[in-house]
Amino acid sequence: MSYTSAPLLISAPGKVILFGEHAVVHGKVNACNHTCVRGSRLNYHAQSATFSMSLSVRGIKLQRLSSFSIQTAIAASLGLRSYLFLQARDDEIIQLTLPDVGLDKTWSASTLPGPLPYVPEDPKSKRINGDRCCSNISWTFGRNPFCGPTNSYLDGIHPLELPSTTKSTLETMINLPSGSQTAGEQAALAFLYLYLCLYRTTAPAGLTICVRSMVPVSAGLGSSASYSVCIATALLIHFGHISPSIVHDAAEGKHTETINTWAYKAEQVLHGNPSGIDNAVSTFGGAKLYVKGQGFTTLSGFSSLRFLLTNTKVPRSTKLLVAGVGDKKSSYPSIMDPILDAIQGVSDECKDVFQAHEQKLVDRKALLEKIQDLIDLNHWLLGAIGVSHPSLEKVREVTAQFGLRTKLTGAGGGGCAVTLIRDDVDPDTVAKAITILNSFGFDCFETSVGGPGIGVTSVGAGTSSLVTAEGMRWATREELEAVSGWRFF
Ligand SMILES: Nc1ncnc2c1ncn2[C@@H]1O[C@H](COP(=O)(O)OP(=O)(O)OP(=O)(O)O)[C@@H](O)[C@H]1O
Ligand SMILES: C[C@@](O)(CCO)CC(=O)[O-]
Repeated sequence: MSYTSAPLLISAPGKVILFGEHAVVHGKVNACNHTCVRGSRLNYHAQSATFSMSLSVRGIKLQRLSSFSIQTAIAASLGLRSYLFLQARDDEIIQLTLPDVGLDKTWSASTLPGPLPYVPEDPKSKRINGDRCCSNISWTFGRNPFCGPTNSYLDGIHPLELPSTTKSTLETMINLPSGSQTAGEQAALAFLYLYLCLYRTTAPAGLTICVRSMVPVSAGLGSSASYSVCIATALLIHFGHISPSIVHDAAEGKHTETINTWAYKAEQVLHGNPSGIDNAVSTFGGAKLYVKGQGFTTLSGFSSLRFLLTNTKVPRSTKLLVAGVGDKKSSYPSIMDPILDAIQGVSDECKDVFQAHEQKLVDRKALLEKIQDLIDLNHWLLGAIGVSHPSLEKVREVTAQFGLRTKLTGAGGGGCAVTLIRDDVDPDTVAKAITILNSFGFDCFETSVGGPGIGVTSVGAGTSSLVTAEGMRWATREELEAVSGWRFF
């Protein structure tokens, strides 16, 4: 039986990070926030946004145990989206077409390694070593227990820690030369990983998927997250973990958490060590304050801001940039930690000024002036941790000539910069800045933020050119953006 007899279109937005990128990856939330060792005391230092714990026995202070820093990022969904076409097949062919990253592959489901096995809730079996996890379970493709979203195998285990046999089979299937994966190969690996996790015999093994993205790839605008959210949603629906009735049924909105969890797994394949902010914003939409491991809260007011986004088109890899910052943090903690804490200071100031504005303690002009200052401060701090690039400094220089403030957004190292357009900036000024930025080969677009997250619609009249995967491959941006009938969660 097919859970998706009619083709579906799924879409998810990119994101723009205003403050806190990179720092958010390294934030730690105190797991024993409220339940500390008996006789211990937990203090929160608002100034430094750190927690420290001291242990007293009979009134004598013994020891400061640890310090935990919270790192908040502030981000919002973008108007640009990725779009996925999904159709179940009668045969066992898995067809994955990803025109934006030059990948067009088919596999026979019967050549895949078995689905990732269910591992019982035994802490000893929750080893990071995947081989150990599977050692005493025999399984064959199509006859395993269901590996559902609550599968303990997946909790706390990084997807790249797959059983070595599974991993090498997947790598052979995608023709992965070790160490040098192309964008398409990475995307295929993330897809096959989710396929193996979500596979269920009650749905057809075969499917056709084509993903198109209006989010520039590898530019800091969350293309990988919007791709991950789309493939997670498609496979959850295809294998019946989520009913395709979400196309019509508002009650199915509860599935966004599940989608977000699986999108994060795909992001881990693509990024190594993501904070989870990109997939959260792409899944849920809107404007968010996000703390790794804690989730997010809504930041009202952010969506009313206007931005100019400039894509320097300098290629870079989020995975490498995040790993580079991690290495520096390990080598020079006494230098890096204060910088990351200062970035938290920027996010705190941003949150406070929005709150003050909401309570009418600060007018809009003062709000925007403060945001401008914070943009400069955050960019300098990101420069200090080594993720700026001459192209990004050029964007700052050009926009500064017009009194505008700019910072890098996302992972940096090239990619995109975000410029705040204050209410008093006239369109002519923006147009002049864009002309100069274009002369350096940069792409610019004005955008609003904070729109909806994941959306699903069935393919039918009104989307005629997209009824096939082939149609999807060639659909224009206008055609994709004109698709109607979306149900957003
Ligand atoms: N439309 C797409 N089709 C297939 N794969 C995609 C698509 N968009 C992104 N990807 C995958 O995501 C990777 C890009 O991720 P990367 O994190 O470098 O950039 P980003 O997500 O655009 O930027 P950032 O993480 O800084 O916001 C690509 O190499 C590819 O594997
Ligand atoms: C650089 C980073 O902070 C943002 C990438 O869009 C990485 C992450 O949070 O996963």
